[in-house]
Amino acid sequence: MTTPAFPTGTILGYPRIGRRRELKKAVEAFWAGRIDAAELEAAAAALRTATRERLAQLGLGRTDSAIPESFSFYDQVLDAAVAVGAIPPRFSDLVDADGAIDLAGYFALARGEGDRAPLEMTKWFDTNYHYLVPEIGPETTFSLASDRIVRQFIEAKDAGLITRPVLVGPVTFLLLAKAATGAPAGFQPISRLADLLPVYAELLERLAAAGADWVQLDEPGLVNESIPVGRAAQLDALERAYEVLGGLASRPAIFVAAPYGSLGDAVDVLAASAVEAIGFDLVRGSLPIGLTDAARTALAGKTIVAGVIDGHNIWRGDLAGAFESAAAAFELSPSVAVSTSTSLQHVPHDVDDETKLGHLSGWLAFADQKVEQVATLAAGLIDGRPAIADALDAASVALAQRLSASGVRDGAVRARAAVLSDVDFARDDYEVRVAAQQQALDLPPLPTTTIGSFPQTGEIRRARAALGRGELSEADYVAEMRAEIARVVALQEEIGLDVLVHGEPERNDMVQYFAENLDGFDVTEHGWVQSYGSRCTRPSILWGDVSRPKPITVEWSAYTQSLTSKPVKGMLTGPVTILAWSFVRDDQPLGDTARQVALALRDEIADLEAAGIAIVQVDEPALRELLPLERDRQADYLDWSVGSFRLATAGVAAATQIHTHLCYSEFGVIIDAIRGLDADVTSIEAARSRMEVVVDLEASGFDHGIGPGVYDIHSPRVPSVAEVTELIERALDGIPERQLWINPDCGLKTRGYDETVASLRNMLEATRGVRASVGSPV
Ligand SMILES: Nc1nc2c(c(=O)[nH]1)N[C@@H](CNc1ccc(C(=O)N[C@@H](CCC(=O)N[C@@H](CCC(=O)N[C@@H](CCC(=O)O)C(=O)O)C(=O)O)C(=O)O)cc1)CN2
Ligand code: MET
Ligand SMILES: [Zn+2]
Repeated sequence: MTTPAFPTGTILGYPRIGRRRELKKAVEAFWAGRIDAAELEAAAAALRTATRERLAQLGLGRTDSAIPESFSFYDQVLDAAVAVGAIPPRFSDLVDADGAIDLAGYFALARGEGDRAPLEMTKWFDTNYHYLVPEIGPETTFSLASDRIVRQFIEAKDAGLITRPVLVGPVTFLLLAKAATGAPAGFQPISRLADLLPVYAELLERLAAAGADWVQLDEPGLVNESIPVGRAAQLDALERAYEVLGGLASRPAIFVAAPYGSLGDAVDVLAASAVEAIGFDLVRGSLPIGLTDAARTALAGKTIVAGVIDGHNIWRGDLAGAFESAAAAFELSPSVAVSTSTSLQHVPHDVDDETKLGHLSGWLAFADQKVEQVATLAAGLIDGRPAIADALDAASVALAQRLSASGVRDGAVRARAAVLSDVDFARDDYEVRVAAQQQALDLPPLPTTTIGSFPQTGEIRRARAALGRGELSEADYVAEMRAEIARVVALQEEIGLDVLVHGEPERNDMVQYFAENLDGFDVTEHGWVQSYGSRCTRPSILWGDVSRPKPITVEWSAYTQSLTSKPVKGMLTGPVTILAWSFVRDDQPLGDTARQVALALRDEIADLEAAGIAIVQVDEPALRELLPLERDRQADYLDWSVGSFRLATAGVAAATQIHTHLCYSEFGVIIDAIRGLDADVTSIEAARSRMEVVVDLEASGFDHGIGPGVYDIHSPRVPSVAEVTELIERALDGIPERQLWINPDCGLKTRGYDETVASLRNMLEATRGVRASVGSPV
């Protein structure tokens, strides 16, 4: 087989949600029954067509496989599961005679249906994207159940474009899967590789028959040291997988991409395989070092795809440096291409859609600008550096301007951060705090609370949109939000919760809201990025030193407390999460930036305390997400991340109770961090894994307050009293009663009111039952 040339410039993937969230709107309309499957398919096809045309126009070639075919209705891992027929048995009635599943069935896997729980959802590497976890057992049968990707390739071809289909690779698919319920202890999905490969083989053959020159198989699983499969087994799987796929008589040329880190010793395995191109993440990772002679020789016969344009961040950046990095790959092979470090699915579409960023615009590159950067660097690889010198110089000038712009360095902020000492990070001893808080709060055993947000209704969002358009006055907006808060307080009192919240109606997002109220940030109008499924966020841009011009949440919380005699929790987002879910300056260590945010929050907490708020929750759901994948970088991370939380919270009196909340965390991985936070009460996600965390908790000897979630808020299902009771009892098996709090898994903002009220009522009824049975006052 003669290998078709790899495009000199490409991207690993492109946002799928649409410039104006067209896909989100169509998918949600389908869920609501406002459009049917054919209409949804048509909307998706229109979006794909527009995307391909846009990418061609921005400089990717029309017929050289440079345009990736990376669309998904919900998630690329779910797509892979559905393509290979890995449908968990509880959904088997949704599968037709050919093993295929329709769109409604596809979404049922993602969102659950009736009593059937959805696939678990978890974080995708070190990003704020979430994927669905395939369930693989000894009995899973694999077959080519969906040829969607082939049809999409043909759809493009019919429009005159030869695109490059993108699939989650077979090794990563299995490494990211979990053992199906009922699988024997110790079963590892990767043990099913030999049965899975024929399906990938069939898919590759189908793509070749349809005319695909190249296929991209994403294997980021190989860069992740925290995957619970031994490295030798990972490498063995990699070798076998590409032996089989590489050896196919009829297939497209194979491009294996390894975003989110370094391939490490997997390079040798891929070098020895028949794959034609290997993609390196040269932003988070590096080119291979210490190669054997054999690997060096083998690599010289492949295309090295240099991922030099950052797929995580939105800075225009150092384009000249990126060009140097790409050119350095010529040391490995005469065939070098430039690409993005990861898919561009983590960045918004287009800076040119923004009208309010002022001088910031010139410092930024969203997906479309990154595609242009790739095209520029590719031209440089072909025609030589002088041909692109102007573009490289322009980027360098913009970068220099950014680093020296006013607001980037604020003397007062820096002076304050420079004089911190140990006392600023330490609270009173825990025992002293427990006594003072008991006296101040007088809570019952197994206190009940929620995580903060109540449903964000259409009315709330519409009011905020009207405020933004100037159709609603600030005063009317505040009055509407206060009315909502009063409703939420009355509801919680009626249900019987012990610690109340205001419900966060005034927040568009738990990070963006703070970014809008802090100096050093800017926010976008259209900079939407998919977080999971149809849910999106507009990550803020943290470009300068951070400070708090005035109190942010104090009036809202004080108003809420004025409505009730029960304690109201103040509600803040912690420094690590504010950083993790924003686009953050890259000109200083993250820890320095976190400290600035922490100091702003510290002032906010002091103001809340002075306003009579006795409990303050500081959410850190992203604590786990920023944890570096490489073990040797973890200690330093934990040091600054935990330190920033303590700096934010340690200023309060012993009687003020500090809560924190984490979700999407494998608890075992970050128990030391949680201990380090020294929060009086920590709520964590636990219901979806049916209180598995209790084992880790018990083993760890954790002795502060802890609220493992007793019901899953990610699905509209209402848990029964019996189910909640069982989870509370399970929690009590490992956690002493005096430590245990009762709360849902996470905030309620994505839920509707009906299911929320029913679920909370059941949570309270279950709690009362357990209190009675353990002999506590009801
Ligand atoms: N940043 C962030 N990351 C996170 C989370 C989080 O809460 N925030 N939670 C975890 C799970 N991820 C999530 C991400 C997004 C959402 C979410 O609910 N997103 C909303 C948008 C939230 C928002 O920004 N809302 C704005 C804008 C809402 C909007 O779409 N307005 C309409 C107009 C109003 C209408 O007609 O409905 C419009 O602009 O067109 C507001 O309320 O002001 C959505 O996709 O629908 C939930 C969870 C992990 N990562
Ligand atoms: C993703 S964690 C969410 C925490 C926030 N306080 C809420 O309840 O929505
Ligand atoms: Zn949460």
